[in-house]
Amino acid sequence: MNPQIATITLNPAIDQTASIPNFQAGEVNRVDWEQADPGGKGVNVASFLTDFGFSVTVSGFLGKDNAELFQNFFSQKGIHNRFIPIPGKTRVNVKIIDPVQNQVTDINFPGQAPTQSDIQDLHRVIDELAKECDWFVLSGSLPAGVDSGIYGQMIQRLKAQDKTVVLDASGESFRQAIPFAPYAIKPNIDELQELMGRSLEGESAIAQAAQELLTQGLECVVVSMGAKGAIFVEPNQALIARPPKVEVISTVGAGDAMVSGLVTGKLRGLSLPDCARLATAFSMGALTQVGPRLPPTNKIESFTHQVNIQTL
Ligand SMILES: Nc1ncnc2c1ncn2[C@@H]1O[C@H](COP(=O)(O)OP(=O)(O)OP(=O)(O)O)[C@@H](O)[C@H]1O
Ligand SMILES: O=P(O)(O)OC[C@@]1(O)O[C@H](CO)[C@@H](O)[C@@H]1O
Repeated sequence: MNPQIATITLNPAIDQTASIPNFQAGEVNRVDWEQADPGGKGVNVASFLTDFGFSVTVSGFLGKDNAELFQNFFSQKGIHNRFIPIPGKTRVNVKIIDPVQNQVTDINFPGQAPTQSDIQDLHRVIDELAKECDWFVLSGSLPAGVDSGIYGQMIQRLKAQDKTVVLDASGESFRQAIPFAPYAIKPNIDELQELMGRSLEGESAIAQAAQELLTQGLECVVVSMGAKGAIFVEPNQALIARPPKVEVISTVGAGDAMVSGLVTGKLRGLSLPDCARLATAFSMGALTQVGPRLPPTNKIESFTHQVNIQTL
């Protein structure tokens, strides 16, 4: 099958997970076990979609000095690698998982800066990918020195070629991209509050904020809220998808899994409630593992029946 989905990760990361029971900030902590995985939001999305049977191409910037972990991962999984190699190392983000206090602490580094010429190369690669891919997922933070307008520029270029763009970003680059109206966005609640410049208390305030964004031309807004679930809003409907209680191993990548499930649902032509079920089931799958891997497809399908959908 030809690739039809591309994910773009400008700032990938090696996720260095350390399991520290009863982690205490400001104290000496001993690591119980550790694991290193290729990560960064778009890499995770590509991996989840591949686990579900899609053919996916990845691009963005990858430091040459520690690219091996990514290269091995992509070739093992059959992910098409169109990352642009840049000098130096891809950042290593530290994820401290604490099975006693049931919390995850993220330490995310700024990332390796690409040059202007690397950025031009990336635009060229994306134009090439647009010849074979219909869906583009643009995800994650920008590395040092990259202009906050870059996501907006990419969306404009891709939409001019009739591509469907899903954006999962935060901060200034996210804010500047909204007027270019990507097809869908998936902020978490903190990212949405930052974007709207106000605090959003309660489900109807969140749905209302999402509706406001739709008036700018977006077609689907998904707001993830951790264990409380996620609110899915389209022009004529709004709903909340609540996950059942699950045993959480790591929350890292739960949002990326939700993006992957949403893309899958849309590509399958599912209704919004069924997309919400599938997106939540993908997240539940991601929560049960460390690293961007999904359990088998039949397990994901069975999770969909445990998701509670309520119209707002
Ligand atoms: N503790 C939890 N229990 C049950 N479901 C959860 C939990 N945490 C996350 N989820 C599910 O995963 C979805 C996405 O999680 P979350 O809101 O944490 O995304 P995020 O902040 O974008 O995460 P990340 O940036 O790490 O990918 C939630 O909407 C929910 O369905
Ligand atoms: O610093 P960013 O780009 O916002 O987020 C990076 C990151 O936390 O996102 C993924 C989980 O969503 C991890 O694989 C990765 O470390």
